[in-house]
Amino acid sequence: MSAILTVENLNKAFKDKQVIDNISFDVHQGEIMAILGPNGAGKSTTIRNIMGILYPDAGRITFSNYTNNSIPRHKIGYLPEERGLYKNVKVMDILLYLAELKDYPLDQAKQRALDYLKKFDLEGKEKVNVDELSKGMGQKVQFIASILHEPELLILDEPFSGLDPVSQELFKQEIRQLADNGTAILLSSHQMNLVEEMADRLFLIHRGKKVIYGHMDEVKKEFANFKCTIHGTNKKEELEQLPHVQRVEQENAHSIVYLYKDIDPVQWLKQLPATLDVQELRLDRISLHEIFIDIATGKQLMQEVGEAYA
Ligand SMILES: Nc1ncnc2c1ncn2[C@@H]1O[C@H](COP(=O)(O)OP(=O)(O)OP(=O)(O)O)[C@@H](O)[C@H]1O
Repeated sequence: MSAILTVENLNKAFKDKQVIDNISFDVHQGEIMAILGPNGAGKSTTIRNIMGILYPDAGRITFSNYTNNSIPRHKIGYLPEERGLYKNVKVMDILLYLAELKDYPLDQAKQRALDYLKKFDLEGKEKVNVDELSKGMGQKVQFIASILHEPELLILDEPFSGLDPVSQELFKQEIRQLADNGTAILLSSHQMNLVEEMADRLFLIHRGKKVIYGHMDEVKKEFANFKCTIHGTNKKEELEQLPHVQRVEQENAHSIVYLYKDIDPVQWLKQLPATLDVQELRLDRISLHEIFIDIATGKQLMQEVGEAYA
């Protein structure tokens, strides 16, 4: 699929603080590309540069055949991190006004607005003032506003924050369906577990730098090492001496032994010493969520990820 948005060597500093450090990625037609990272990693700053709200210090942002001097706004949908629509105005009026700004035909916009309001459990709310809506309802209306004009590229900055689980599911389904119908989607989030099932590719950013960039399946294969959870009274140092152990986390009689990549799990289990106190034992792969936490808290795994993607 062709790239709708290309970001090349983007750099941005605020005063002397480098907030975005030479990052490059693209977003293809029909895919969900997730930009993930802990709070303050630089996700919103990246998006604001793409949207022309901020200007890059260096780098290039290209939309299909356009240059960054002329952002094709009518082809882009944008849900900013800051929520809030004009207050004293009715739901349908604001939706139609925003569609009109994008040169979208009004009849079509009205029909699509009614369909989407129904889909998002807001049927009959079209004449309600925006400031009478709950926070979640307002977020749904803002999401509808971002997709009403059938954008080619949809940029969603933390779309799930503040939503209840049912609404999160609705958003997830709708976002997936839009991608399946050909929309290019750039989705920013710090909620790895939510994004893990839905993104096709991901860009993991930390302190403004690329940490991981690739297809979700490949990233999982590359980084989802094994960990062994043992319930029993064992000395941390003894567990650390076992072969292929990257690190050990221990709390009372509960130990998690993180293993290096490419171990044979059966062979590893066979060589465990008989002196080990095992009341319960489990071997499973670490999740992307854990990789994310490791990176955010600066644990050792960060080095491994950095080496693999250097
Ligand atoms: N206008 C600004 N002036 C100065 N520093 C800023 C400005 N905007 C952002 N920053 C800084 O840039 C860094 C990245 O912020 P950004 O909002 O892009 O992070 P984020 O990944 O979107 O985080 P979050 O998940 O918390 O929204 C932070 O250290 C932030 O303090």
